Amino acid sequence: MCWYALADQQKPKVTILATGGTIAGAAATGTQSGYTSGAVTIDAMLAAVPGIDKIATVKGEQVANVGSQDMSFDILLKVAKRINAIAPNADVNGIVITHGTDTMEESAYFLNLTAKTDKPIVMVGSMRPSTAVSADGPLNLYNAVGVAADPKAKGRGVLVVMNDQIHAAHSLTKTSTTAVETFMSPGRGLVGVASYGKNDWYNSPIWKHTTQSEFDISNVTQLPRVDVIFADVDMPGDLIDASVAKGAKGIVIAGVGNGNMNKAAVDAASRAAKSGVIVVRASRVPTGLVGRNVELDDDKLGFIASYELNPQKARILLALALLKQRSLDDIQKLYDMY
Ligand SMILES: NC(=O)C[C@H](N)C(=O)O
Repeated sequence: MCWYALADQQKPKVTILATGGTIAGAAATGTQSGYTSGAVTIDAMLAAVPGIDKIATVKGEQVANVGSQDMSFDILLKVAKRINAIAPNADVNGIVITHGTDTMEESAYFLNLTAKTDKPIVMVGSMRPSTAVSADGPLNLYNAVGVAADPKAKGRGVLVVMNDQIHAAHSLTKTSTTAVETFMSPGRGLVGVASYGKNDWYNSPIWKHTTQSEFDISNVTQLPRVDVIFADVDMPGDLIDASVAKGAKGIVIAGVGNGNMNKAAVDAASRAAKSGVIVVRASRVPTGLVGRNVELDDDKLGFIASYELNPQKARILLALALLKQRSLDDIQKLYDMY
């Protein structure tokens, strides 16, 4: 199908929910590396993308305007609720969310578990601010709208479109602090590629998401506290004690290797587990999975293995899981399914 031949009434309708990020960032000149995130509105961003109105009828809503380092559960709950409110409307064929890249992966994963629609939901950001020479935001936004308008994007959960690539929320991770090709999906590969509004599809995510997800945030206003603690050489176990003392209901260890940690940390984590805090072992290593009972005896220690989820996504799943009472077995099963 040639997108450019679409008459107005045939054009897919895409709503953009804008939250900020570098894609909405601005600097005083086109060649400086310092800039302010979340400084440009969605209307100004759309005005910088020539031809976007040829592939879809696009409407923008400003939900927030923050750098994604300041993304919060408050804003994410607002975005998820807004998606769930507008997705059933006949004049919404797809939804795009503009977002900073720093925490894009966990926000994508959160929305993947809490949005209740089969319609395409596509997140997009940029690595260069809107004022930069060769800003990457306008083409990323064009491609994101092209994916959100594509019926083949339906039912694949939340997707992230950056640098011509289509990633699944479960698998993508940020790998470079500054490069435009920062996102990769190391374990599972790309869902597809996007090129000037046309897409090639390779894969569908195998994990439960959106309409099959059991997580319902319609009445949720706050998430339980879950902390991520980074494991390294000679780490002090009292970091874990401090997290418990501060009221964490769950702790994710960004473990060494296969989700491991030194004896001081294992002792503190098993104390935490005995007191009812849920301890999940993830890994600070970017590829491979954390298996159950491999180097540590999870059955005996009362720990959960994160399998393929990195620490930041393991935290999102645990925070949602802890919205209701569940057994350790049931929580472990969630890491298998989601
Ligand atoms: N490239 C970016 O978007 C980085 C920015 N700090 C953000 O996440 O909002």
